[in-house]
Amino acid sequence: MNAAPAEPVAPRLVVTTTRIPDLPDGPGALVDLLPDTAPLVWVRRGDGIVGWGEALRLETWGPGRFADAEAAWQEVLGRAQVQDDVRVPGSGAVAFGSFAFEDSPLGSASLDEPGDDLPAAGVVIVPRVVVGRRGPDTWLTTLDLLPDLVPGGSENGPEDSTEESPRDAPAAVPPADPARLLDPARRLPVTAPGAVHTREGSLSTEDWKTAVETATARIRAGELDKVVLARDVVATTEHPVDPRHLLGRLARSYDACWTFSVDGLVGATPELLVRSEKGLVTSRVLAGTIRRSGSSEPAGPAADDDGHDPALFLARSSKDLEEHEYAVRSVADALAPFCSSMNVPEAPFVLHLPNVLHLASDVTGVLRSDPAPPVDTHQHAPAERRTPAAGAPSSLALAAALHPSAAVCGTPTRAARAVIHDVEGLDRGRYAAPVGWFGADGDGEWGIALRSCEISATDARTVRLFAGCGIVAASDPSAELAESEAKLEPMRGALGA
Ligand SMILES: C=C(O[C@@H]1C=C(C(=O)O)C=C[C@H]1O)C(=O)O
Repeated sequence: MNAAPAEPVAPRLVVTTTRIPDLPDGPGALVDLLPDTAPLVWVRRGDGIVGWGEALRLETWGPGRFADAEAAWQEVLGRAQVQDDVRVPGSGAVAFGSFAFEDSPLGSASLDEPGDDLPAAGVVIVPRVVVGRRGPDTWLTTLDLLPDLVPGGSENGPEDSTEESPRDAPAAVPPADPARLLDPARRLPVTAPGAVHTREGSLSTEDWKTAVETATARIRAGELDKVVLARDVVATTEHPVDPRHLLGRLARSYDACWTFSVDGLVGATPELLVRSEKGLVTSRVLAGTIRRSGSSEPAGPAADDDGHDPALFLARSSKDLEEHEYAVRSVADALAPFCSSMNVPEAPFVLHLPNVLHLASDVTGVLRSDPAPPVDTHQHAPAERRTPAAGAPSSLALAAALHPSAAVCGTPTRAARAVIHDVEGLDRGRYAAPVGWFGADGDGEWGIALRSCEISATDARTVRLFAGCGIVAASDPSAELAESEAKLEPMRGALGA
């Protein structure tokens, strides 16, 4: 038998999680540890994970962006060597990810294949260092990439590679030194963006109101029930935007939201597309919004000038309840094939944020280990490219099945997509799409990238802010514009715009 020629193989990831006892606490504490301007963040109320450095970047394109990202991550994990002394969600091997809303952004015919100048539609980043907190547990993970050994050769391996089966040899990585990695002296100072100038984005506010009017006309004509229309605002800053400046402010002011940062996409979303943890799935569905009277007041029941309680108004608003029902249905229907049992609340609660109140429902379910094939019309990838680990689907596969929910697209999905395409005039990029993290077992959390901005990859002085609104038959364009302004407030406030 001829020996096969030595083929270079994928590098091996060596992951080590150790407990670190004296991590500072508080909503912004994890974010304050970030040393540079490419932070990876998923935090809420002081819990979560932050990461930095880039051990690996996996990019995907087109309709298969979720499945391909999952497959690439599985391949890395298949060769990873993991030592995890903490064993909670977020410890051990983790990767952060962010995906485009559309299979093909506006104006590009197809993004199925990577091209020279096509931006990736999915990115998964494996950081070099992760720091995490979950209640009393605090930890540090290092993720080191070793150039792997070529079977039968020593060229690419450690100097002393004389083993017969070098691929199985334990990798030698020096133990991490938390004191050195977390040393404040290693942190680049956080810089403020300076003066900020904002201008209208893809559509002027007048044109956007016209788009809302067109959408309501199409809804009243019976073409669809609900559509979510978004708009963008472009901010130009005096100094390059340091995401940490935004993240610290967001994490502290919007601590009920999930503050995130992945590859220039930064925000604090109140909407959790899916969390999957040990067989239990949760989705926080939002739809139906009222602006708070005076955004600087603390969260809690607020009364407007007439003495009305806006929370009560929202909870009884038939227009908002209708919007909400569509969103809950879409999530419940998308999760059902994966669950053996589900809890779908009959009535929403009111979520109080500093800028707005939302109707909210927490949908939960128990994952089946042998899910029925998902009825997922936008997954064009061959079945074998969907790679849920044995049995239950991963959190990312669930996010892919749920995206886009009626909270950010509409009902029915196809008709709503068509209206968005016809009238919105916006390339959503990664806004309103899944952003989050997953671990080695596929568990993880994926939010919907709302209340967010995208820092330009080519010029960090240019930032696009996004906000959208659910439109139903009873929607009024001016009221929707005011609602979108309220939804822009978190990012405007963080930027100082
Ligand atoms: C689309 C956004 O928000 C979504 C739309 C909502 C609504 O129309 O009431 C509420 C929450 C989100 O599901 C956004 O913030 O950009």
